[in-house]
Amino acid sequence: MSVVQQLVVHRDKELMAQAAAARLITKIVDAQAARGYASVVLTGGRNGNGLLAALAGAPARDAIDWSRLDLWWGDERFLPDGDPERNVTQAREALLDSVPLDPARVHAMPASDGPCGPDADAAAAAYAAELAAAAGPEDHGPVPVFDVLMLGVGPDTHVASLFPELPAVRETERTVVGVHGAPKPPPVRVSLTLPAIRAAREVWLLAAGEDKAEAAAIALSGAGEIQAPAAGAYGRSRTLWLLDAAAASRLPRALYPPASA
Ligand SMILES: O=C1O[C@H](COP(=O)(O)O)[C@@H](O)[C@H](O)[C@H]1O
Repeated sequence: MSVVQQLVVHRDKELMAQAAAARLITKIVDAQAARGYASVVLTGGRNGNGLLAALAGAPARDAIDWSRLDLWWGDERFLPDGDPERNVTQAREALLDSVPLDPARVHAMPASDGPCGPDADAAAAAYAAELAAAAGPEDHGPVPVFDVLMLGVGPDTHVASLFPELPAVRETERTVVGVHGAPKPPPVRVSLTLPAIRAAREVWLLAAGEDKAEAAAIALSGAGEIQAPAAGAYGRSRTLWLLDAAAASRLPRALYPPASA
């Protein structure tokens, strides 16, 4: 399958976060106008949290009907509820605690001290069941067709908690899996799989900073998804890479020509 990956390169990571937040507001408002609600999958990590903080500071955030927004997560660090390293804890701090969301529409992944107990595989199965219950006949699959699914790209090309060469990135059936032995702490995580990610209408990959330059160059140069999971993340209608100039600095010239002198 040939995937068209669109690129937008911003001057720096602050501008990237603000522009991505503005883009997200528009997407949510448009989806709510068209269907009455919107669904977004959040990412953890520096760039994802930067976007949420920018959204929190954007006056246009009030254009969103927060009570008609479903939030899901692409992955979670499998830690106790409220742990500062959990992606949901960081998202709450950056944005969620300051907007009038419907708590029933905030679908955090289970914590390691939650009802599933300290078993990441059971937590993954529970989240898969929650996704399946939310999917309607119009979704034609085991997960809702998310309006936007965001993914921070790690310096090793990981997205969500799909790390190069680990079993999770090879998963073709399940929508959510437990991840064991992640090279980035914590080692135990829960993650959407590539098939679940690909159910989204739009997938946005966020990469800012010099430490993401190599990963962006590899993933955008035709690498395989097992070696470079970011290369396997694409949406049904659109796959958008949002970068800053530092993260774009090693892209092939054909993709991102240097500014002419
Ligand atoms: O651990 C994680 O890392 C990735 C990338 O994070 P970054 O700080 O390098 O931008 C993130 O996308 C993922 O959600 C998170 O669990």
